Amino acid sequence: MDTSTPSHSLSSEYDFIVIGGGTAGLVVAARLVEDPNVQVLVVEAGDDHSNDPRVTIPAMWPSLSGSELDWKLVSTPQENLKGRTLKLPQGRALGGSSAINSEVFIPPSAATIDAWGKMGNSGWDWSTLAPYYRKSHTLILPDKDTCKHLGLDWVDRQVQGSSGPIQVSFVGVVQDPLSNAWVDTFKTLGHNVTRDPFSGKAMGGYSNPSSVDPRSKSRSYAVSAYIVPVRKQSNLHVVTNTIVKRLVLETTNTGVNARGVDVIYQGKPISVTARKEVILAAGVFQSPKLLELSGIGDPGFLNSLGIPVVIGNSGVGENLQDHLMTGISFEVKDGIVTGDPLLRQEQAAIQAAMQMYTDHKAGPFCAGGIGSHAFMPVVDIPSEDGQKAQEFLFKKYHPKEPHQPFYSFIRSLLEDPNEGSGALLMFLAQLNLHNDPDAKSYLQDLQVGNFLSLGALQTHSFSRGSVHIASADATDAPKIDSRYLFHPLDIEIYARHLLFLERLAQTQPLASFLKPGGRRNHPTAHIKDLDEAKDYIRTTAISASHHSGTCAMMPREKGGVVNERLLVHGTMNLRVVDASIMPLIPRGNLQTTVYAVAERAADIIKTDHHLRM
Ligand SMILES: Cc1cc2nc3c(=O)[nH]c(=O)nc-3n(C[C@H](O)[C@H](O)[C@H](O)COP(=O)(O)OP(=O)(O)OC[C@H]3O[C@@H](n4cnc5c(N)ncnc54)[C@H](O)[C@@H]3O)c2cc1C
Repeated sequence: MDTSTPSHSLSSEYDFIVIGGGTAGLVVAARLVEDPNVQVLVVEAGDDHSNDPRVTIPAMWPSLSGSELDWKLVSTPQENLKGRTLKLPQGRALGGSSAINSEVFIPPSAATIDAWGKMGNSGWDWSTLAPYYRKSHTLILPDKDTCKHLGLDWVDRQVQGSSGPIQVSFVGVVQDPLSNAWVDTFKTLGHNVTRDPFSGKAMGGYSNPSSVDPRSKSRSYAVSAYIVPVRKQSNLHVVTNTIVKRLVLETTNTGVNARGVDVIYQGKPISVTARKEVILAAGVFQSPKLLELSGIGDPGFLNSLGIPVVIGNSGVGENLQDHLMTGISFEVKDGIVTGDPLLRQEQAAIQAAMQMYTDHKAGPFCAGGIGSHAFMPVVDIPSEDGQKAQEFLFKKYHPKEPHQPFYSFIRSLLEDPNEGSGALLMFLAQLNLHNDPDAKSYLQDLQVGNFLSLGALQTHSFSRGSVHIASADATDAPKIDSRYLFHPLDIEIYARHLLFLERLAQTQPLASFLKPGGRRNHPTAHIKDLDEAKDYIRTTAISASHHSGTCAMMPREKGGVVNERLLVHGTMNLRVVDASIMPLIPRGNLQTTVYAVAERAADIIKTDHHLRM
């Protein structure tokens, strides 16, 4: 895509240059061009796939990881995952990761966002960010029968968005008994959802929404929601297949001035000037990469690569956080319909599903990834024995620096039974999470039969990883060491959530759908105790693709990279607005928070430049 300018060529100057036409970048660009007096350039490395059915059809997301829409980044071998190298998908397309994600639309807890403020970010807490969650989306409820089937009596219109660009709906249907069984099973366990998750205070199991437009039954994402409505405006110029190689920085008496960017445009290197600001939205791995390539980072490290230091800040690329994810696939009883034939790419199933989708906008292609979700504490923690066990673990594994600054926040979240440390989910097909580095995607090596998968994620880990450039060459992939499970408390907590999946599978009514003695996804997927749970996690867990934190919003002396106005410390006009600014990872999936932060970033920038709001 190349919008706006008749000549289709880049101008030499714009007011704002947004690096990365991904989730956050497109939100900020679309909001800035609401002021007709500013000229905005968005530079995106990937292509425009907004007419690609793999992007628009909600159920096709598994085919995108590992495709040309993915940067295909990998972790270093992970010591605590038996030396495995994990694939870390990131969208390389207009819309970024919002073009390839699995559309789950889940808010964080208020306590996590309040913790951002307590980490030194004045003006950031749940009360100030919550309006931006609402601003970014519109929730559309299904008909009465479907609402009843999915147990949607918790929906609170006051906390949900009603006029925002991202269209949000529930993908469960009355024909599918399992989504109803999920809700009822949590009721059996006394863990049904306590209130609307968008209140920031919910716990328990519920039917979660997805970023799927219920009218067109298509993915609602940064392109369709934010850019399509403004793409013809003459003050917006979006270029795709164009890579930013470096920021052009100038040191002045009052701080570092971001003058523009060096890009490769149509195969040629050129520089473009920003009259007001450069806005980094290249994502959690590439925003810190561009800072380091441009001389903002740890001085010793930059010197070792021959990069002149512009601003010394050893926090750049540190504080990497993610959610690990694993699960167990259980064979279902004969006659229960699941998505397995589609995942196995059986031609008859694909043709039938495609026909239902194109003719009636119905059937399995309408559903995104996950429609059944739960926020849970470690279930035995509220008991007296559980309390003792938790206290013992906290004493035994009290962390040493550098984890100390986050420890008390995370510990307080874990100790609060209204917060929890685990997210559980149900996926109506088998999941092949035993992904060796050569495996293509979730679609490889799937077995015959029909399954449902129960998954568990650890929401707040004590471990922190890092991402740094591998060389001064902008085309080299960064070196990503997620350091999963580096802190020993993490596996203790995560194993308890995984073990709970076995109990969930034995609880009615979910249990009645599973084949007694049925197959599972892996010979070791029968978890009887904590040791087996730990081993299974180390063997199978993969990234949930929720990376965050590598340009953290925090004071510089605490390891921060941007301040509370999202300006890179030491600069006057260089901001970061994407998932990398989150100092503490949200407990759920990330996209709601990326949209909310970007909406707020746009307001901050407009205020600072006196633009039309
Ligand atoms: C496979 C997958 C599944 C996910 N599932 C979910 C889910 O179901 N629910 C949920 O809430 N979250 C999910 N997420 C997470 C969520 O989508 C991301 O956290 C979020 O989209 C990140 O937004 P961002 O703006 O930080 O980065 P991105 O959206 O990734 O945007 C960064 C953009 O910058 C571009 N770029 C990078 N470097 C350069 C350069 N040098 N020059 C020009 N352009 C550049 C990239 O191509 C990309 O378009 C998933 C993520 C992935 C990858």
